[in-house]
Amino acid sequence: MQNTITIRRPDDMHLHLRDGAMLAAVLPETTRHFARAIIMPNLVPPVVTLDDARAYHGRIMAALPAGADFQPLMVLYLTEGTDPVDVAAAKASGLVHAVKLYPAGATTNSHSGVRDFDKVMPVLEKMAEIGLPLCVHGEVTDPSVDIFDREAVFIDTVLDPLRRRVPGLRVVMEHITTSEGAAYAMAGDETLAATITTHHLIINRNHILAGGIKPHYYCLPVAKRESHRLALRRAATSGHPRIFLGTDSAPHADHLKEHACGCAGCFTATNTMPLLAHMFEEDGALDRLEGFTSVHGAQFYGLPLSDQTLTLTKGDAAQFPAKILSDAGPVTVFDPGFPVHWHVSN
Ligand SMILES: NC(=O)N[C@@H](CC(=O)O)C(=O)O
Repeated sequence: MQNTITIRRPDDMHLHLRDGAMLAAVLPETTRHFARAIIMPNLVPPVVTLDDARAYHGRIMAALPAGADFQPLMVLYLTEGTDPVDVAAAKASGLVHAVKLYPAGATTNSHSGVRDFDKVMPVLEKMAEIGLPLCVHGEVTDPSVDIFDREAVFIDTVLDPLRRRVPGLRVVMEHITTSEGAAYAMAGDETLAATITTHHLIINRNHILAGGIKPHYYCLPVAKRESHRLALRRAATSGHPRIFLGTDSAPHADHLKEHACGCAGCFTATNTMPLLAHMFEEDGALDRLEGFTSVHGAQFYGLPLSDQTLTLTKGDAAQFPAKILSDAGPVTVFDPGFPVHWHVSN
């Protein structure tokens, strides 16, 4: 039995760091284990322009814990007013690595997102030309579509037509949650990739709804039925070169989660790596963990692989903090609901 594994230092290709007090509290949870992260731009107001990204990058660098070696990979938030010239300058700056598409109304702070795709065609065409990836929140927002069907409907009615309309556009399907999402991503060509979160590999919709509502398991896209979770597990452990980790670690203060209209998001930065080692071991795929966490994402984004390492060892049951404290309030750390014996040892 394998009790230790050393992998290249991982990258988190979908991370919410927020700003201000929350940024200061959650950033060390990521920099402890990860070399780089794709930083989601859904702040209030959102990170829309290169200037916004530069300013946010500066705030992240200023909040880094002493001695941390961490590179934030900045992302622009696509609006109907986004300027293709600014997007090209953003790519040329070396600071910005993607543009994020939020269908307006799909999730936390998405109201500035896209309603009319015709308006963003010039930006998408420019991105295809310069090779800048589009990260996609893949859910339709039509209230008549059942929330559990919104990802599958998005693939058929928005994503696939969009990819045909803008050939060559590099697309990352963010936080896929369905067997349809996994199948579409895995059948795609080299322009298509997908991220999978830690929590969607662990929970299904029963975890949220059976035996009382568990707000800390509520996130978007919402976890689906068990067959979908198993499809995601197979995709993550398959070794597919364009399926990689994006934790979507999304901190919200507890009082906003435990609320009559609770915020969507699971906070997994703290324990993602031990949880992934647990799952990959369970699925007989420890040898594929490094690809998922540290290789495939970097390759898709055209980044050098990290030359640092992370070692995980198996031992006594790990004790994760139940909460991270911040001046914006406590944030509950994702509870997998089972004992985890893997620890990050360096
Ligand atoms: N995943 C979530 O449930 N929430 C994210 C937004 C997102 O990625 O959908 C957030 O910013 O809180």
